[in-house]
Parts: sequence; C-alpha cells; structure tokens
Amino acid sequence: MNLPTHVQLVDVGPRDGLQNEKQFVPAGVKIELVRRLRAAGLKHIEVTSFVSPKWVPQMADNAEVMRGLRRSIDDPRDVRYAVLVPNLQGMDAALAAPREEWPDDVVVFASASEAFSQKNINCSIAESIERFRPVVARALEHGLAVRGAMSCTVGCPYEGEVAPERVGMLAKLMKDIGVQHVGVADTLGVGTPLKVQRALDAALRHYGVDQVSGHFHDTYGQALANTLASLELGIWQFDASVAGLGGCPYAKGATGNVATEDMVYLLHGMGIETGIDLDALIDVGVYISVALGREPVSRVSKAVRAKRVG
Ligand SMILES: CC(C)(COP(=O)([O-])OP(=O)([O-])OC[C@H]1O[C@@H](n2cnc3c(N)ncnc32)[C@H](O)[C@@H]1OP(=O)([O-])[O-])[C@@H](O)C(=O)NCCC(=O)NCCSC(=O)C[C@@](C)(O)CC(=O)[O-]
Repeated sequence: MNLPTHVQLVDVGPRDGLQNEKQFVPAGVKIELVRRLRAAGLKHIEVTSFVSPKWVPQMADNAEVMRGLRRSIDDPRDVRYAVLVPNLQGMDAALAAPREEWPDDVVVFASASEAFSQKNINCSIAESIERFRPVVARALEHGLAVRGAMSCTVGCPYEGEVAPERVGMLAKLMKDIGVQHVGVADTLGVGTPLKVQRALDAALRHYGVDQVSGHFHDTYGQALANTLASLELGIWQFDASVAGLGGCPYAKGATGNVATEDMVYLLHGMGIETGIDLDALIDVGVYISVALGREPVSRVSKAVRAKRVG
C-alpha cells in the first residue's frame, strides 16, 4: 500500500467541538484551548464560526475569541486559523476586526442533502451556493484561503443514505464559485470504508488529491477505519477534534468528531508524521474536558492516562 508519509490534521475542537455545548464556555477557555493546541504542535485550528448567534449561541463570542488570538502582522503565520462563515454578514463581521485578528482560512459550509441544508442554514443547496459566491470572492480579495465543508456526504439524518453523485454535484458547485479545497464530511458518523471512498472519489472528480480532506464523526466507531480507507486513496488532510468533542446541533444523535488523540496514535503507529506531540495533546484534551466537567472521549487518552498512573 502506498500511503502518505505526512498527514495534516486540522483540530476543529474549538469550533465543531464546542458549538453544541449547552453550558456556556467562556471565551478565555476557548482561547486557552487554541493556545494549548498550538503548543502541542497543531498547525491548523478551526477556532470559531461567524454564524447567527440565534442559531448557535455558543459561537456568539467569535470576535472576542479572534481578539484573544490576535497575531502581529509580522507573525510568520506558521499556524493557520480557520473560521466558518455562512453568508456575507458573517464575512463582514470577520473582516471588521483589525488585520491581526483576521482568520487565515474561511470555511463555507453546504450539504449534499437538501433537508440538512434547510435545517442547518435555512436554505436550499442552490441558494447556499449563491450566498457563498460573494463570500468566496470577498475572502479571496482579502488574501484568505477558502475551504468548503460538505456535510452529509454519506448519510443524512432526514433523508437517509446519500448517493455519491450528490457529493460530486456539490463539489462541482463549490469548484465553480472558486472554493479552493473541499472537506468530505460524514456528519452522522454512519459511513463505512467503501461508502466513504465512494464519497471521496466523487469529490476527487472535481478537486485534486491535495485539495480534498476527510471529516469523520465517530458515532458508529468507524472513523479510524474511514481514515485508513481515505489514506489508501492518497488523502492526507483530515479534521479531528481534541478529546473527541462535539457534534452538530442539526444532526441529533451524532457524536463528536474522531478524537485527534486517536488519529495521532493511528498515524504515528503507521509511521506517518503529524508534527504533533501525543502526550502534550492528551493533556490538552484533559484541560478542555475538565473545563466541561467530563472525561475525554478518546480511547487513546484513556489508555495513556491509565498507564501514566501505573
Ligand atoms: C445561515 C443563517 C444565518 C441563516 O439564518 P436565517 O435566519 O435564514 O438568516 P437571516 O438572514 O434571515 O437572519 C436572521 C437573523 O440572524 C442574523 N444573522 C444572519 N447571519 C448572521 C451572521 N453571519 N452573523 C451574525 N448574525 C447573523 C441576522 O442579522 C438576523 O438577525 P435579526 O434581524 O433577527 O436580529 C443561519 O442558519 C446560521 O447561522 N446557521 C449556522 C448553523 C451552524 O453554524 N451549524 C453548525 C455548523 S455546520 C457543521 O457543524 C457541519 C460541519 C462543517 O462541521 C461538517 C459536518 O460534520 O457536516
């Protein structure tokens, strides 16, 4: 098997991981979480979203989080911060701050299923693309990179199984408006390796292998198997969430993303570099889990901490 030798992980914990938390998580905790992820070696972090606070109240402190993460203009930007943006209002809000508080990457997000699109962003897939068109143009004008998250590429909580053709259609729509990279998301965590490979193949018809990533929730415990199936296709970029935090407010029953700790253990065990210090990452997972009053979901974290105690 010809597998990539290096994998780039995007930790989406501060955004995807926390957006669904019922308890209010102070901006200071979110900022500290990002700082600790950086210190553990993460180079790509999804830090917040500029969505409507009526829809996702937990992300209402987006500007405060960006202010807390401000970097000087001369900062080499060795770490990239991504934010989700659903419309021009969100893009304007992200750009209203001084340059030092801008994100590096903007993520527009659409769904391969119509019903999920309506529930998540209150419009059809076609309408969402028209909303994103000026967002993409504005982001590119300002020198920001644009990624597209494609939800429900395998299954939808409202429509059931989703055909790969729908993923291909969405990837093409994203490509046509200038989105530079697409993430193939198994929002529900129902995918199994061959289904995930079909969804990825559909995206790969429109994007090169360096412009496609995987985003797997672990509801049915398949995320690591799906990662291996993706690596077999040459995919080398994945989202993951420290401590396995998260879930989408509009995908009831779906658990968090695959834990970053579990991904790092899998990858390092296969001789694939990530640049991440697993021990330090486990401590980050403990930090945020203590703040939330629960145990990290990661099995690797549990095993390593049990060994540490002796
Ligand atoms: C898209 C909308 C805004 C449409 O929502 P809408 O209600 O149709 O929008 P609207 O334009 O009619 O505006 C309604 C109100 O929201 C305000 N508003 C409008 N836009 C913004 C904004 N950007 N920032 C701040 N405020 C905003 C706007 O000003 C107005 O305020 P009012 O006049 O009533 O006081 C809404 O549905 C929304 O924000 N949805 C976000 C849902 C979300 O964040 N879901 C989770 C992220 S996706 C995800 O997790 C999946 C992913 C990416 O991880 C991959 C996967 O696993 O699938």
